[in-house]
Amino acid sequence: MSAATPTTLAEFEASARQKATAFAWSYLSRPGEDGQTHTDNRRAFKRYRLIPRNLRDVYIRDTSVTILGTKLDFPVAIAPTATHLLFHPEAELTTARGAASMNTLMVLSSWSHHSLKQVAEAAPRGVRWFYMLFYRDRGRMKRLLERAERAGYAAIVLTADQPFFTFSFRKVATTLPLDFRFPNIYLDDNPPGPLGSLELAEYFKKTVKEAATWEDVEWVKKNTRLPVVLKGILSVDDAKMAVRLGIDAILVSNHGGRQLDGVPATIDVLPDIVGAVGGEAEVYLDGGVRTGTDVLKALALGARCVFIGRPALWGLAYNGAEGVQQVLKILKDELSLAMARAGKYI
Ligand SMILES: Cc1cc2nc3c(=O)[nH]c(=O)nc-3n(C[C@H](O)[C@H](O)[C@H](O)COP(=O)(O)O)c2cc1C
Ligand SMILES: CCCCCCC(=O)C(=O)O
Repeated sequence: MSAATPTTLAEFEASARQKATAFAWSYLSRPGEDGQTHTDNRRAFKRYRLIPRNLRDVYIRDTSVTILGTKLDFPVAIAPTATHLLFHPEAELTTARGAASMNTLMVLSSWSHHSLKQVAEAAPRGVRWFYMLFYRDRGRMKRLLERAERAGYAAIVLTADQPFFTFSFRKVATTLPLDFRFPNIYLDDNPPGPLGSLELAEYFKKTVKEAATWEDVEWVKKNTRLPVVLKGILSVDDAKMAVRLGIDAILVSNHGGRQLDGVPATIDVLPDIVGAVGGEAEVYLDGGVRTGTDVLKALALGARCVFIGRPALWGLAYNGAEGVQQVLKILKDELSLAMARAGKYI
């Protein structure tokens, strides 16, 4: 490892900033409104304290975890994030290779430059879930669910906290600086115009269903054989509703502070949600996870696994698949050491 290689996620953030374009960096870093929730996600982790149990035999530690029936080497996975092409020329193919090299999971965003199949073929041994948008046409949703199943995706992720996109469709269609494609949105359609065209903005508006409801979630659950994960839950009542609908897992998330500003830090609401779910669904967390002790705290408070959003993109921007691998490895090694020092959760 060269002296310049970052050794913490904070160093990765600083190094990635040097490499990413100004447009990519501002998109990645953007918090919602004042950034209150974004800041809280990090600060909240630092309010919790770990009480170690010492002099236990912690020489050998097992960081592995099984989520929705799939074993991962450690409980840190990659959350769905849009437009990896902004950060690396091989976009999601590269991220998938990085995740697979660490035997962990990547959630592919619908806003990806590569199709479900291309990403699966790029890292055939990797584990993948698919974050699916809601569409006005249920036939389109059905086709997408079938494609995800056929391409070997192991779960469908639905995002509950984004009734409207922060980017207007017009802005997406007119400001992305590269030759973006969105094959998992276009499906068999020919995009009605190039990026930059108002026709494309209109197409997004007509095709994607904003302001989805529980009824849409229920429809997805009934129309796929895959487990369904509901991402963006912060309230006990919504968690209970998800359980009533038979949702397989809940990802406690505030979208990395990019949606409604002023909502609580995810780690603060996690214990109540774990309590309310009562083992009826798996519970995960994302938002502000940056160190091994953050991971340990989330596990101690009941999360089965955590997800990272921005840090994976820092790795991608800094050094492609190897960068993603390095970011994941830092978290794995820090977690393993924290487990030893805590003498617990092994
Ligand atoms: C650049 C970027 C793009 C994102 N795109 C999506 C997306 O397409 N779908 C989604 O459900 N969440 C999306 N998210 C939210 C992440 O899945 C995740 O909830 C969040 O990044 C976790 O917080 P962290 O960045 O502090 O780790 C995005 C986040 C970022 C930073
Ligand atoms: C280029 C389309 C971006 C869609 C929104 C992705 C997202 O969820 C985000 O937080 O950004």
